[in-house]
Amino acid sequence: MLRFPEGFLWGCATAAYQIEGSPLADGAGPSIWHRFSHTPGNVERGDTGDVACDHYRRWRDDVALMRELGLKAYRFSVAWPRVLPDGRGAVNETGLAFYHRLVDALLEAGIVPFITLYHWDLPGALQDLGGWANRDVAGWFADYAALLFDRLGDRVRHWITLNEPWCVAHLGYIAGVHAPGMRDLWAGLRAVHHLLLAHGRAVQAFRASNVKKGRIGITLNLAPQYPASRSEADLAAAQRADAYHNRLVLDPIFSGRYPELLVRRFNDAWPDAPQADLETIATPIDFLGINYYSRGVVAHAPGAGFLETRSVAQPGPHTAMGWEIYPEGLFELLVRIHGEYGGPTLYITENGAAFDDRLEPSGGVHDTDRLDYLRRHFLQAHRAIEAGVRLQGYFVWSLMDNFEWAHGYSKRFGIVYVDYETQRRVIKQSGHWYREIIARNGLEN
Ligand SMILES: N#[N+]C[C@@H]1[C@@H](O)[C@H](O)[C@@H](O)[C@@H]2O[C@H]12
Repeated sequence: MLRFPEGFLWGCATAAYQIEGSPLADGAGPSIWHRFSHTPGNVERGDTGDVACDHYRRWRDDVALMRELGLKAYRFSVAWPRVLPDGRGAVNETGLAFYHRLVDALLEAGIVPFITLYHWDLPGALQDLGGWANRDVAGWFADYAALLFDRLGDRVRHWITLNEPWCVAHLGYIAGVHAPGMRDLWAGLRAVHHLLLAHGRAVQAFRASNVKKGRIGITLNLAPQYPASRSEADLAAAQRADAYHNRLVLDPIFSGRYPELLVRRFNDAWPDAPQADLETIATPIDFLGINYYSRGVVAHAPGAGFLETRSVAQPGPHTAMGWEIYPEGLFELLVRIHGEYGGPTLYITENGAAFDDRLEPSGGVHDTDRLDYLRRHFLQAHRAIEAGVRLQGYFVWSLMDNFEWAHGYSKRFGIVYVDYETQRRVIKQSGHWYREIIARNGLEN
């Protein structure tokens, strides 16, 4: 039996727009994902977050489900436009009351709440002012964060400023496949800088707040990048991919500077980054959240986009997202972060997989592929802890099947199955297995 450290926080993660539904209820304002999903052609099958998992109304039963699973912690996000419908200014007390109730219910169930301040649902009113491409957003975000620290900080000790700033900027402003659906490298690079600046401003607001014994961090999607061959060209391509996918956010947060390789490569498109900004971005944090799903394998591709790299498909196996299942990448990533970025306290804030789950006539969901995926990644996490990595918790993505962004409801990541017709929840085989892992705080190797 491989045991995890005493007090290891086993949990699940979700995000507001993906599970809550009722996006405009009780005075909430529209987010950029409400607008994006309601724009034809953006989301598979025209799916939207209008109902999702109806968590805004079913939250009490969902907390009971978390208690049944024996979760030690639960990571969720606050919908900024539910609390500040215009993104700034007047507070929507009814919207805020939803999160008060949820936090109280989690604490009553003995579940540690981890709040993500921003999980992609920017108030539409702020997008109308340029969104993350407008430098003023850093101040608006810091004010929003300060409001939540003040209102929920007496009961919530663990805070995450941003979820995956790289995805927000790259997918939303450069690739255009996520909200707000822009394809503008200049805006995208400024969005990266303003996201990180907003993170730093929020950390400073946290330090100035009255949150007692609180801890704050950020969640980054990180994927180790491997060369497709040992050729000099592919090795250099992997370095470029690592700089863009990983070091673009890691280096400013931990070292107060952007990778020189990128500054040179993007040349005139690179945003101004005054030293004062970089110092704010590097305001010390208490932990780093890592979202790990898979790795990248890249080759040199002359003239292919701004990185001149191409992804090289691997034999697999793969998840329903087409992502290679590569558990060793988690170990390699954790040990690298530990060694290169000062041995920070780490949480896996997301790890999980989509598979084509079926609700059997018997009423069960035998998702043995997801169970095996999780088991192999838990083993790598344990291996990293044995190697000295200060990993203190693991949040499975996700608690329940939910709105998978541009894929709509076609991809199921949950350890709990959601029948969207009836909103019935069914704990999958992986969920029953995870409950045992949590109870024993370990697994068989
Ligand atoms: N795709 N995918 C699954 C999962 C997504 O559902 C989360 O919202 C993101 O934080 C991260 O991308 C990971």
